[in-house]
Amino acid sequence: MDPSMWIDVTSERFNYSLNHFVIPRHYENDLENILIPNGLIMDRIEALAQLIVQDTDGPIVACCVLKGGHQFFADLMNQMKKWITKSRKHIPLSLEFIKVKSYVNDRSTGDVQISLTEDELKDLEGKHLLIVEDIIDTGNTMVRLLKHLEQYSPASVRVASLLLKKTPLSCGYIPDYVGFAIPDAFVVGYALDYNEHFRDLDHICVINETGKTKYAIKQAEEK
Ligand SMILES: O=P(O)(O)OC[C@H]1O[C@H](OP(=O)(O)OP(=O)(O)O)[C@H](O)[C@@H]1O
Ligand code: HPA
Repeated sequence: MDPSMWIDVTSERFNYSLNHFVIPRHYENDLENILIPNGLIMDRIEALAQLIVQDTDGPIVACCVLKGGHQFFADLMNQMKKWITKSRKHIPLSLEFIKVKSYVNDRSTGDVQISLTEDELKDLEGKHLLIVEDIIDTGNTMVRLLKHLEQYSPASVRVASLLLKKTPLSCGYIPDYVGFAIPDAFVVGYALDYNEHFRDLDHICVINETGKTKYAIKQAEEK
């Protein structure tokens, strides 16, 4: 996707005060600011769904990348169903779920664990895949996942990611569809987590140092 097509929230003005929106009490002290309020996420997903449907002419297997991608996947599928019906195109959607894990605290361990059975992977042969992911940060997870899926000869693969982080650690991978370009900060909410916390927060927020410390996992070399 061309950068002119996504919303860039890297500038200072995308920094909503926590007082201006509703935040669960249990996270009040753990967040720096709100980067993308839930309403804006939902409006952007509607536009992405319309674009994806415009670019599609037949059946798709939509693959949700768990866990972080589940909320975006659910909301994107709802919007895509709406736009498929409106467009009167023949686009049957089937759903697949892939679990991928590499982060501990705010860092990738570099060890990308992909959980898909051999039978599930064989089923992807000849299909048009839409991979749905919450965030491309370094890009390593997506590059690894795409390489893994390629071996099973899908007819085509497109990737939709809600967020694309602008970070010097990026491997340069750019997905086909992007919701927002975000600054180089660790974000949580809308199913994105920090050690499994904050998935139950509706807005996408920047975690603060208190939050990072409170929910940190001690790693082997730090013990
Ligand atoms: O571009 P990268 O630097 O590789 O990071 C992006 C990946 O990291 C997160 O997954 P995580 O390992 O935290 O698992 P989760 O989805 O279960 O939270 C996120 O959901 C992406 O899959
Ligand atoms: O900024 C992030 N937040 C949550 N999960 C992530 N996985 C990679 N980057 C991030």
